[in-house]
Amino acid sequence: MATSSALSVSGIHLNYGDLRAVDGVSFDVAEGEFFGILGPNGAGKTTTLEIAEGLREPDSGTVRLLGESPWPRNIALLPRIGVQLQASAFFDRLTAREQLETFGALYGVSASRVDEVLELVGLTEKAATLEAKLSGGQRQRLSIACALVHDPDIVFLDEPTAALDPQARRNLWDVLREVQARGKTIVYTTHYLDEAEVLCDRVAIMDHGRILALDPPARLVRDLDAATRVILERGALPAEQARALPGADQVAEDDLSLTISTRSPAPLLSALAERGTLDGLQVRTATLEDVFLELTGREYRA
Ligand SMILES: Nc1ncnc2c1ncn2[C@@H]1O[C@H](COP(=O)(O)OP(=O)(O)OP(=O)(O)O)[C@@H](O)[C@H]1O
Repeated sequence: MATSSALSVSGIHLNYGDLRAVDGVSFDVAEGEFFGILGPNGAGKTTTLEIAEGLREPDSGTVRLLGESPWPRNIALLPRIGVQLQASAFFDRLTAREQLETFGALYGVSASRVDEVLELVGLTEKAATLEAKLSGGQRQRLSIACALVHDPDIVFLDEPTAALDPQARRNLWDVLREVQARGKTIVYTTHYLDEAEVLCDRVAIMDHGRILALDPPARLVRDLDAATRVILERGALPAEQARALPGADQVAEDDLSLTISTRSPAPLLSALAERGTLDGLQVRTATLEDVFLELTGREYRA
């Protein structure tokens, strides 16, 4: 990853009346980085993104986007940035290819570039299909294609995977990874913790207008220093024997399973292996959900 900064956001605030939608947010995004802003509904993700893109003026704070100020509207930046808003707007009664050609014409994009972008987002087969007849996932891919058609250096995507079924979400992950592989910087918002964990180089966890933590997902989880949970089918082992195992810190039982929390999984797992109780065993390590719980004291509800 290159080290120069594609985006630098410093101390931004924005109030809607009495509501502090963005309350002192700062972060830098490196060139080529996949940067995620993660948080529940109303956390301030969209407002932060809109300020970074230059669509909204902050009450205070500064933004440098590709070395320039995006506000007041900076025409020189437009060919270098791609923006996908939460609600996509398309032209009426055009096919997928025609939508892209129309957006591309604003930037003098060639027909071969339109084909290339259709291919990149996996819509070559649907090029002649009316936008209104695309599935939800295909429409999302088309709106990402519109943000990419002029080959920008940095692309902003606001919840591109919201409201998609699991398969369509995963297909879109592949598209986003491919966009990054082509050297683009991606700044995107999501309320899916699992997704941020697999896609992002770094994530900023936002809540109530503030960034509570910012790091690579794996580091956020590791710094939590949370227990690993080893889950057995109920009846595989009596609870009192489980408590006596090496490394077993806590043991809990419900109707279906027996859960052993441990900070030293290796001796615990070998003791279980010696007893022949590995059938159906599951091991769960901490996730970003646990990080959110630790940071906010409440369960994550997207
Ligand atoms: N134009 C507006 N006028 C007044 N309040 C607003 C406006 N836009 C957003 N808000 C409020 O500001 C807060 C932050 O909103 P924002 O859309 O930035 O959050 P978000 O994290 O993107 O949420 P979501 O995941 O639902 O899109 C919310 O409480 C929202 O209700």
